[in-house]
This record gives sequence, structure tokens and C-alpha cells, in this order.
Amino acid sequence: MTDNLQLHELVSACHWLGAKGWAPATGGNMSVRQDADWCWLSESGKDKGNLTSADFLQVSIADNHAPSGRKPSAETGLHTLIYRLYPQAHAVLHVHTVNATVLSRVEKSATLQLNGYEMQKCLRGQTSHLDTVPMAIFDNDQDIDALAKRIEDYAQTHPLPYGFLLRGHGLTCWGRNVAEARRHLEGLEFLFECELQRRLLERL
Ligand SMILES: CSCCC(=O)C(=O)COP(=O)(O)O
Ligand SMILES: [Zn+2]
Repeated sequence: MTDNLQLHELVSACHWLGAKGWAPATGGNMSVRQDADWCWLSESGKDKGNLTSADFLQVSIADNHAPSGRKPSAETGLHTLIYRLYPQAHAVLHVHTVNATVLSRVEKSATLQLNGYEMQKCLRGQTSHLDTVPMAIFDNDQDIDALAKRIEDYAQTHPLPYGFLLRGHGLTCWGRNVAEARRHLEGLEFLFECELQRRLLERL
């Protein structure tokens, strides 16, 4: 059972990422796991930098049902997929940062390979800049069920330990608690900015 503390931490993470400009114009969505069956997801269409606990709706992880009758995020199916795939995932943050949006278009292949950066070590389990961290990029889709199915199929053979990019759309990342999801978001965003600048300066 997720305590109120995790929802409170999620609300402050939303204010933090909103202040950074990572959820512009109602973009982005966030959630926290309650238990094996339920999570709390941001309501669709809200300014994600200004949420309160009352803006989070209880959603069934199995079938995306929201008993309140209010409308959870349009991307609910991606959050619940992550909670089904990874029992250890307890918080999911989806943001529309400029770096994630642009880099996911500049990189034409299905995977962004990050290597050579000390900051890779902010990602759980990473211990060296010499290792390569693959970040999957999925082509964007307005059909979230179809997108979730593509991601689910991919995840059967490729682990997605931190998150994934949606091409021309943004980053979805998670962690074992809100603090870890927040660290992954901040670290990945830093790495994306470094990688974009490197490609610009090296004319790649
Ligand atoms: C203007 S944002 C377009 C929809 C989107 O990608 C998003 O992250 C926000 O959707 P939500 O339904 O969660 O508000
Ligand atoms: Zn989005």
C-alpha cells in the first residue's frame, strides 16, 4: 500500500519539474503505485506543475478503470503497462522536455546509446562511464493501446530499466520510489542535453 507520503512526494516532484519547464502547456503526466492492483494518476488536461493530491485519480493497473468516473491521463495505458511489467516500479514520471523531444527525433534508430558520461552513474545499477546505456525510442502514436502493445512486445526481449523515449513527444521514466524516479528524470535530462550539444558541436 502506498502511503500518503509517496503521493505528497509526487506532488512536490510535479511542482519541481513544472518549475523547470518540463511539463509545458499541460504536457506530461505522473503516477505513483498504491499496491499490486492500484495506482494514482494525474487527471488529464491539468497543469502538471500546479497539481495537488486531489488531482490524482485512483486507477486499476489491470484494466485502466478509474472508479471516480473522472478522466485520468490520456497516457494512462503507458503507466499501467510499466506497473504490470515491473513490480518494483513505484513511481512514473512522463515529461515533455525540449531535449528529449528533439534528441528523440535527431536519433533515427530505435535506440539512443549513451556512453562516456560520468552522470550515467545516477541511473540505478550503473557503475562506469565506460558502459553503454541503451534508451529505447518508440515512434509516437495517438493510439495509446497500440503504443502500449508495441512497448510491451519490445520489453519481452529488451529490459527497460529506467524509461523510454517517445519520438518527438518526450520521456517516460520510473523508479522504485518517487525519489529514484526524480533522480532518473534529472539525470537522463542532463545526459540528453549533453548528447544534443555533443552532436551539435561535433556536427554528427
Ligand atoms: C498538450 S500535451 C498532449 C498530451 C500529452 O502528451 C500529455 O502528456 C498530457 O496528457 P494528459 O492527458 O496526461 O494531460
Ligand atoms: Zn505526453
